Amino acid sequence: MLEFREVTLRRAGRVILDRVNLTVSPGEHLALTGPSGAGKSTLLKVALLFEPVDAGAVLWNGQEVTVADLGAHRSRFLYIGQKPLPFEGTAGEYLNLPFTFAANHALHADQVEQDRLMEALGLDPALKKSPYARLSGGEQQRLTIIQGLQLERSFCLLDEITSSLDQESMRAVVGFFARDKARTVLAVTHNREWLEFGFAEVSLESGKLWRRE
Ligand SMILES: Nc1ncnc2c1ncn2[C@@H]1O[C@H](COP(=O)(O)OP(=O)(O)OP(=O)(O)O)[C@@H](O)[C@H]1O
Repeated sequence: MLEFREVTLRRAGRVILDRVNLTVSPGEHLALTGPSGAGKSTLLKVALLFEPVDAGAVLWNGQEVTVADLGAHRSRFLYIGQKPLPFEGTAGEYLNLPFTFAANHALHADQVEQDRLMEALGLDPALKKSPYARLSGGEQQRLTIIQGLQLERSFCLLDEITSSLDQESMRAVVGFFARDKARTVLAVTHNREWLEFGFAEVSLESGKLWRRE
């Protein structure tokens, strides 16, 4: 269980987060909405302790997360941003990339699972042979989502991951996460589709966080 407790964050003389309280329980699906510049992405960075806070704390299962817990804490989360990084190689090599990192040495790529995820997100598995750089922004974005999903981290922090997708692809992605009851999801979005798929709305405005029931 992730908790933001009385989190206050000021930057450049402005209060971005003003005594924000939020608890995200296992299996919950939350859409974090709010105007541009409200601090939504910043809140995700705070969850991972990439942004230091001026007051308050981030807790995991009731315990404050400290710098000493950083590695273990960050390994609980799958973070996906809205812009895939450049990559030279095929789409298949891009999907296998995380398994080349020492941190994931205990994990192995499962080609059958990769194909299943590609089909679920509206991608033809034959795309794996294509050079990644030649794919569309929307295809690269969905491959980035699949790349992360393979790591089997159960808490997803998603930052506007559907912003470059057309309606059909976006519905495939949102529907996938909505059906996935094993994962906990906190998704920053400007897109009301997440709410239509059953995500509960938490909204950030003028530093204050509201949970809409
Ligand atoms: N390190 C920093 N120094 C100065 N200002 C910062 C810093 N980090 C964030 N900000 C400011 O905090 C505000 C919140 O930014 P953030 O990216 O979290 O907003 P957002 O709600 O995710 O916006 P969008 O919907 O446009 O992506 C912005 O005005 C940003 O410029």
